Amino acid sequence: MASSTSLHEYSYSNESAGIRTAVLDVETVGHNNPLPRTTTVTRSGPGAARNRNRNDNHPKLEEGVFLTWEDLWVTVVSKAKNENGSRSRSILQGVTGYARPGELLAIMGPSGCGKSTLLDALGGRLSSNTRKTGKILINGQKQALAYGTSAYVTQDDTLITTLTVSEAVYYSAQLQLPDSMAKAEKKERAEITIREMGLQDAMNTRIGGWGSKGLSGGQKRRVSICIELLTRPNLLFLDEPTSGLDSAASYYVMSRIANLDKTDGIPRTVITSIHQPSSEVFQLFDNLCLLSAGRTVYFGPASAANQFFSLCGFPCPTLQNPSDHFLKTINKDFEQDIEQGMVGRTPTEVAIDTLIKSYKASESYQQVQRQVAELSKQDFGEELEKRSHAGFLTQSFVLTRRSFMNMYRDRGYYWLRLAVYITIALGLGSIYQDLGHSYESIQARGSLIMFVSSFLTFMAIGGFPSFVEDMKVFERERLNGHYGVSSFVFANTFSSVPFLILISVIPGAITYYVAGLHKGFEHFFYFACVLFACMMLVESLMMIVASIVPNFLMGIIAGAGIQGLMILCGGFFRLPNNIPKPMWKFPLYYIAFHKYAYQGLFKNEFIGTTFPSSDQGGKTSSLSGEHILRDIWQVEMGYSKWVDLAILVGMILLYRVLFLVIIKATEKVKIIGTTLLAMPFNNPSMQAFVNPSSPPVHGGKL
Ligand SMILES: Nc1ncnc2c1ncn2[C@@H]1O[C@H](COP(=O)(O)OP(=O)(O)OP(=O)(O)O)[C@@H](O)[C@H]1O
Repeated sequence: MASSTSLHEYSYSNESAGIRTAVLDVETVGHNNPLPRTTTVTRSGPGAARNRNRNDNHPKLEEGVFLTWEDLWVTVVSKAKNENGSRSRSILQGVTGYARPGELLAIMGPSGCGKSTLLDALGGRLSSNTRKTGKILINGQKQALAYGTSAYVTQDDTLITTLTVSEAVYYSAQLQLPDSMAKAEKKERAEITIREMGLQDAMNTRIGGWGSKGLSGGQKRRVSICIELLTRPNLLFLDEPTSGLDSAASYYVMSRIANLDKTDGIPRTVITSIHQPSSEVFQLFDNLCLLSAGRTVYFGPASAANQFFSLCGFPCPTLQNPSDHFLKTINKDFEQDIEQGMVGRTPTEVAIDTLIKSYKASESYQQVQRQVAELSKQDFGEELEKRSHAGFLTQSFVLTRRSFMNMYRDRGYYWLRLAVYITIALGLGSIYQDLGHSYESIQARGSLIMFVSSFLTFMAIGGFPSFVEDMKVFERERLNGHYGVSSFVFANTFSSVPFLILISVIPGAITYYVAGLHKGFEHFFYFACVLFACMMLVESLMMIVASIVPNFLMGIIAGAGIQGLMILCGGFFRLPNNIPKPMWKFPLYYIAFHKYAYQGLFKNEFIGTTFPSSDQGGKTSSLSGEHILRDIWQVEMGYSKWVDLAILVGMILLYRVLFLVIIKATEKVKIIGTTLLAMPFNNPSMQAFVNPSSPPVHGGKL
């Protein structure tokens, strides 16, 4: 295959409404079928029709979002060295491009070439182990994409599996659309969006997940898109929106996205990564960014890409989908045999190099540079506007209802736990049945109280997998600015209250009355309140863990470890006066909520009662409950059991505030961390140091 084509001029212009023309001026060297020096390709079809009335050379600068990126490098630093002896790997290597309002930019390339990374870099979502250099401007300004200024459909569908399609979209509409919008209007917007994505027949189908089949993969994908389209965002990122869709569905979904401006006349900037577009879908793209191993193979009008490949010596065979041809030409993942004389380079690697060199030599490349420079110079004056949302109260109320609905429908969230708690309560009741007031019952009451306040509450840890799922949904929605952190924490706190009351009252009553603990409703009420407070505390603790360690196994181990230490130092296994001081008593004994639970429940059980003392030499005397508390259990008697309960309630508030602070702080740390970590890499010489494979100078601006 000829590989020595050089491309000297490559440009495009609009000739007339609806038809875009690419003009190429090339000189081919050593090609078997030399192309004419000037070739013209015309584009028609859905994409061209969409472009009517758009002046590409003079875009309406006052409308929509202009995004430019220049010499963008993204590097990951790993602990292990690679074969070059370097710890860093460049995922994106000096990528430059732009996205304009009213245009659909498609990012294509083989799997692992850096499509999602480019989207993440542009959307401000790179993970913390990556380093970014280069200049990304939004409307000519260096500004962060604040929560709620853009929408991003991620590659994974993180949805609440128990909701139906219409519920998921309508709840989202209530959260995202402003309070000033009438409920009926929000409902209508949700329905229109569902229909736009062709989901009208699945409106009442539950999304479904593990163990409960609901929507298909492609339908879930469309629900994710629906949710992000509700506010008609001005800047929209989509990571493989058509994966799992058949070709007809892909076309309809992409054409709805491409024609979003038809609904209100506001031009949208849409950037999407996509794997296998059909030729019809391909025609919807305005611009195409073709990547191979993080390098740009082509950036320019999608309609001219075919011509570019032909001119470089890789013409698309007749009747073959151009996008299939592009990807096949630049995918080297499955190339096994190295041709003789290639000295380690496969034919595809040679082809990729040819395409990259040709692109860099083309007028199209120059045009991208000019366009980026022009847009970078523009002063658009204002920062990107945040979308207006529902207020705190509406968001808190809607989130609480949604979360309650999820807990109610998910049998594993609380119902299974309630059944297990009832079973254990029956077990406890039968083992401790009718304790009576013998001397031995003192120890039995103590161990029963310890079991209830430690083990029964410890079991709340079983909800952790659900908490992790909740955090995933929160993270997706938060990153897209659907609601505030405070609303989430509020909803997360209050939605579980009815279930925890059920668990405290039913199994609590079985245990309490079958064992025959201190008679009187006030005593049972206190017992149930402490059980409720302890479970609330364990759940609060596990939510904090889930926000720091979003991994089932690690989170459960961490949560169990923390609770294990608290139980150990709570004052039962080792009496308070005997706990070694520096580390265990101060501070762990005072921090452990088990201390207050044990002491409150002991006071509740023993104060006002009497027990016979052990029979010593045939004489029996009686022991007062107060004496037992002071001398046997070493309970602090200076304050009432209600103070212990109040401390537990205070701890719940503290844990919840801590949860909120940690989420907010993590967000801040991520932003500051990414900025700080990127700093040394702004220096071009530093870049060359961390990335020996990079060219000596590539700008390195940020
Ligand atoms: N945070 C990260 N840490 C380590 N490696 C990463 C990170 N992000 C991306 N990579 C690596 O960078 C490469 C490109 O990843 P990316 O997800 O951008 O590819 P992609 O083109 O979107 O792939 P696909 O089409 O399969 O989704 C992959 O090899 C991936 O493992």
